[in-house]
Amino acid sequence: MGILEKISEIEKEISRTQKNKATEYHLGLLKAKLAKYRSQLLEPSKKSEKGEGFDVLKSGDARVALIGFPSVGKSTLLSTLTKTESEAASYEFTTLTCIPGVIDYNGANIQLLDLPGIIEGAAQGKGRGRQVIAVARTADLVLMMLDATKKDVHRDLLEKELESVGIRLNKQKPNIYFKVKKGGGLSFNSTCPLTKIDEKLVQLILHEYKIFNAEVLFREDCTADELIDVICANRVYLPCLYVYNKIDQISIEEVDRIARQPNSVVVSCNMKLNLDYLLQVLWEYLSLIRVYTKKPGQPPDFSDGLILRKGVTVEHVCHAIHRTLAAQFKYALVWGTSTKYSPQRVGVSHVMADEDVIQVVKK
Ligand SMILES: Nc1nc2c(ncn2[C@@H]2O[C@H](COP(=O)(O)OP(=O)(O)OP(=O)(O)O)[C@@H](O)[C@H]2O)c(=O)[nH]1
Ligand SMILES: [K+]
Ligand SMILES: [Mg+2]
Repeated sequence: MGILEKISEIEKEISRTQKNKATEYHLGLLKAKLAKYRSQLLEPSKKSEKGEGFDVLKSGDARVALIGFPSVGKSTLLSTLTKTESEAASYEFTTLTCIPGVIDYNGANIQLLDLPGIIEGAAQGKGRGRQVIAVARTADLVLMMLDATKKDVHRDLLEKELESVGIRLNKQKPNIYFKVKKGGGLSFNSTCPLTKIDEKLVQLILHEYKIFNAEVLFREDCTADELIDVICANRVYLPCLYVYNKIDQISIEEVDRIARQPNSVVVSCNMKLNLDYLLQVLWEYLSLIRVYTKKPGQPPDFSDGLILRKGVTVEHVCHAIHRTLAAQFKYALVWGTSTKYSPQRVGVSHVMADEDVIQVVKK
């Protein structure tokens, strides 16, 4: 039996099996098997499957992958937001390779990747699904484009495709400490009550991966699926923005309903509607911030900000300015929303905010 057949057998068995206390272990085991076969399927196999036209170099401050069904308007968006032209047409699979463009926003270069449309079964290699998904894994954000005139199921279908290959959208990594050991059996602990899993099921799942000695510490009430994600260790956790295009074709009530869904933005690429707002949200979801530098006695240099990620400290800023600066650091003055007073004297561990101004004072 091939891997694909094995997978479909297990999927069938899972859907046949009633979910209750008595079948909990059986289901957990099936899920572990399923995850194992899926990762086998994804391992690079034949050279021909690598896919020409997908090896685009990463560049700029962040990378965004355009994922969606055929003809939702991905190429139209790329051609509208960047200087690059990507052919758009009314027939499906107009785009067959990865086409990079650059969005210039707030002084940052955001690499936007136009990709072929994907369909149900993409993860199993339908169309150019596998290559597209491989590119999505390398992105900082998935921009999932949907056709606002089509049914909501498209979003679920695409999510399932990405989910099945280990891409987790808008989810945090499960808070489970997991370490394989050389001996000593299973050491199992938790810092909170567990309602979805117990030691026996953890052990069963680990055995499925031929792991007999390990330290497992649950720091939150996780599910068997989340434990499997941690064991597999090859999952990627990406922010995802759902962009509903072609709102010029639907009623205002429908536009309003869609716009209220979580993580969603409505646009019309053809009519250039709401694209400014899309860029604003994109910036927010990429967690990018600008930090401006200032020399003593001079105004801040607003023409050339540093593009950094949310959560960066003064130390990161020093490294971004010059690699030797951190070693000469005495203190810094910061103006902006990250401080109580402006300016405020801060140390290397101070966390910066968007549009802060910093002046570094050397020893
Ligand atoms: N009504 C309307 N049509 C649009 C809009 N944006 C794009 N289209 C049309 O949708 C069709 C498909 O656009 P593409 O940009 O080729 O779509 P795609 O997602 O890149 O398609 P593939 O590369 O085949 O996957 C074209 O006929 C576009 O003119 C929009 O905002 N409103
Ligand atoms: K098209
Ligand atoms: Mg296209």
